[in-house]
Amino acid sequence: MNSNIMNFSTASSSSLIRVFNPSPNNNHKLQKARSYSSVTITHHHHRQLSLRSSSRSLSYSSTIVKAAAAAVQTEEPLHVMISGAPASGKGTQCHLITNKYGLVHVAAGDLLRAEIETGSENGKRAKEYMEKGQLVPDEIVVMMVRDRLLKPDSAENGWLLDGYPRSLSQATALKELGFKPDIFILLEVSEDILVERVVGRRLDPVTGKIYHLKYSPPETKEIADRLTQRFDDTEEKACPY
Ligand SMILES: Nc1ncnc2c1ncn2[C@@H]1O[C@H](COP(=O)(O)OP(=O)(O)O)[C@@H](O)[C@H]1O
Repeated sequence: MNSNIMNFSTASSSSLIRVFNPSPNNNHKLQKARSYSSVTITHHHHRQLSLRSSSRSLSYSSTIVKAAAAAVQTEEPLHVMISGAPASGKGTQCHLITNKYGLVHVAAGDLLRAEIETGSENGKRAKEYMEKGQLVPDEIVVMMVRDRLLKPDSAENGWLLDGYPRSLSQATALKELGFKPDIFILLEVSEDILVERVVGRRLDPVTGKIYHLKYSPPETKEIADRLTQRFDDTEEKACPY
């Protein structure tokens, strides 16, 4: 496994890492039950490496981090894009990757919500689309993301861009503005697992901790009794089409 990654590290240009059913480091039950034990790294020259884990206990998080480290062995700040369906584990992976590499987490949805808070014209327009669950037009989103990536913290430390691009035109626009990721991470989780994760997910409103009724149950009855479900954690959200 490591030797495959090291071979791959000799390639210097950008890469796509597809991770199947990523699981948080500490969720062994979920991992054992769900892992496909497969990570595919696709180099952009169409050279493809399939990394298979012999050990089921291998953590996908560390796989991503190792692959990222190996793919970009340079002193330059790391630029990463990540994409994944709701409940694909994106939040967990973003947290691990930004902590490990000191990257600035730039989430398009967060930028838009912050813009709405300012009460600006762009924010008002964006809100109309977001309330309908539609993509906000490129002329608002592209410049917002560009401005954020140009800020000193992300320019100096590198960035993890989350929720962008969501269309070919967004990808092209950012590329034309001179922003190119070193790595694009795509978290792929099968539909039945997404549905199971979303439907069993619960929130502790007191601590903010997320539980899963089957895979990560609450520690005490007191916590169990106060758990709530997010209004949009439904089967439709996991698989809208
Ligand atoms: N890259 C983007 N382009 C256009 N609209 C976006 C983009 N990212 C987020 N949005 C808008 O913000 C909303 C919330 O996005 P986000 O916070 O990523 O949550 P979700 O995962 O529920 O889509 C989206 O439904 C969409 O309206």
